[in-house]
Amino acid sequence: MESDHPPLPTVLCSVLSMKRQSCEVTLDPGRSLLSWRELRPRRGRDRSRPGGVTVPVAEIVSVGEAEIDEKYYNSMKWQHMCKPHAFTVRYVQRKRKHRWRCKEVTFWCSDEQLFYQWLQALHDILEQQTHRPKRLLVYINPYGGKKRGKQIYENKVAPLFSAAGICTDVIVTEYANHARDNLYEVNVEKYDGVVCVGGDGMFSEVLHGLIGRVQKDSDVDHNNPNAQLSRCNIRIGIIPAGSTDCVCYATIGINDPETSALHIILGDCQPLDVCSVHHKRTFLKYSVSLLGYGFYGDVLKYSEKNRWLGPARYDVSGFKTFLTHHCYEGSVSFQPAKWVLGSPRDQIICTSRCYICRQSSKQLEEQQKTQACGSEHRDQDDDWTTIKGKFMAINAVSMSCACPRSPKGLSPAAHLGDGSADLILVRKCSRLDFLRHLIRHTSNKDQFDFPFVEVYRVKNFQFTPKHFEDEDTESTDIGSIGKKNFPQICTDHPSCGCNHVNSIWNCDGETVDQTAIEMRVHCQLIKLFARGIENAKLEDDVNPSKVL
Ligand SMILES: CCCCCCCCCCCCC/C=C/[C@@H](O)[C@H](COP(=O)(O)O)NC(=O)CCCCCCCCCCCCCCC
Ligand SMILES: Nc1ncnc2c1ncn2[C@@H]1O[C@H](COP(=O)(O)OP(=O)(O)O)[C@@H](O)[C@H]1O
Ligand SMILES: [Ca+2]
Repeated sequence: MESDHPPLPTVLCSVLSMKRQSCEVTLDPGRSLLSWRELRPRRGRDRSRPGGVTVPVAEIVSVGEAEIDEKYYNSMKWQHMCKPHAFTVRYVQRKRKHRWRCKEVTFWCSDEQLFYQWLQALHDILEQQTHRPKRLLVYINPYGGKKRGKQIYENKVAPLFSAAGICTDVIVTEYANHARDNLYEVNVEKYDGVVCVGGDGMFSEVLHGLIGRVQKDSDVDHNNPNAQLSRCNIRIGIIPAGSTDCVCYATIGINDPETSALHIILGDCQPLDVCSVHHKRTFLKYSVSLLGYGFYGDVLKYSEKNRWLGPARYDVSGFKTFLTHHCYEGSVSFQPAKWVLGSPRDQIICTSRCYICRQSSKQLEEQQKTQACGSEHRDQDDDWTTIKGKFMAINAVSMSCACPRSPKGLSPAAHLGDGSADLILVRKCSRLDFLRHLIRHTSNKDQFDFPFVEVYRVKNFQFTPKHFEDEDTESTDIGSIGKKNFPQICTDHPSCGCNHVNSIWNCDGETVDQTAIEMRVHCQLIKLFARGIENAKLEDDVNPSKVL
């Protein structure tokens, strides 16, 4: 009887030499594994690595003819040979704290035929990794972070891309928004991905360029806050070279350029939620990390004046903002994200191939389908919760916002692709209490466990500062622009020091011009060259473990 399955590819197994030792090297196409072990292990070696080395094909960076350095070549006394029959395999090696390094090993073959057989077999199997990018468009911000973007790309990233056979078009930006504007003009179809070298601000530029371009091409009106945005299928890679690098850190686990380059080369794919921010019916910005009013808005405002300080500007400004201790009055309304599996304080963190993200996005899709069919009434106007008060900070985050300053982030259990954002409200509190709340971002203690902190998992929210509400009810003829910056008097306690102008919104490190805004989450609108936080113990679909 004929089998429906194609014949299993044959296993290639040869004795090759590695560092002058005989090695049994096996390529198993069925299991997609390359492995090798020394045949007569040197003393001491056999005990530490009895099983040899096994590398999944998915983690091979490149395979090529070996470049033999002259000293080694001479020492082998093989000068008479015109060409060494040796090939080099580069592969990913995992280090501590999610850091990856590119390791290489060179195998020598006894004859030319065996050499070509191995090279061909390895090339063939790598060709099957069709999700890997072949052509990338790279934008470098030469002024981000410590101004080392260009150097980082040239020294740490470009050699890896070239070894992996990736073609690149590189643009070093000449002004702010150069990358964003350029993305409206270039033929993006030509590329398998866009890479940005810089911080969250640079990523935000690329994000705006790509999302904007896709909406334009598909005739979606981005000024409509309820528009169903078209997804971007072209992936974005981030080479961290900025001040906070939170998008990179929270999606890869570390802000390390070489690690990011390797994730790009392997063709990783991580879907990511994006929030749109509107004022009435005008589009303002997209956000993927922090949309913050009050404390983080003020930190940004003061830090912009000290850009020359580099990444330290945020600490200086954070200290100053902490000392000024302002609170802002207004009203926050939101709708909960009912489809999500998790909740902000369940301590279940988002990991690679996250179960919560997959299930939640599936449930959201089903909910949207039933609503579109009209079989269920639309929940446009019900289930709104409104909270009025005085706030030290209003933060909306659609991912954890983990970064080197706060390795677990602003909302440790937020999910990258569940279609929701965590809305954190820090009400007026004493300076000491606010400090206690801030310090908890640097340890494993729960930063939400305070009577003045609330957190909700939402699908959208609106914020209206106090003066805007008054304006709406009083309906004066003073234009909103003129009124926007009027000092706001704390109504309950005239002597409490709350009499200052509004804060501003910090949207992924960029300021927003309006204070009255509405935000909505768009589930998995974009994709990154990342895989989320890897942790073997957490990758169990059935029983996602707790880590915090
Ligand atoms: C006492 C120590 C308290 C440490 C609290 C740390 C909380 C850090 C949370 C960071 C969230 C980051 C969210 C990401 C935002 C970025 O998109 C965005 C843009 O990044 P880019 O410049 O790379 O383009 N970055 C930012 O807006 C910067 C936010 C950084 C905030 C730093 C706040 C430091 C606070 C220091 C308070 C010191 C009080 C000392 C009292 C004795
Ligand atoms: N060539 C350039 N000159 C000036 N500003 C630029 C240039 N390229 C990008 N930018 C802007 O620099 C800002 C900060 O960039 P980013 O890479 O995030 O650095 P950082 O993390 O230090 O803030 C972004 O708003 C971006 O639009
Ligand atoms: Ca989310």
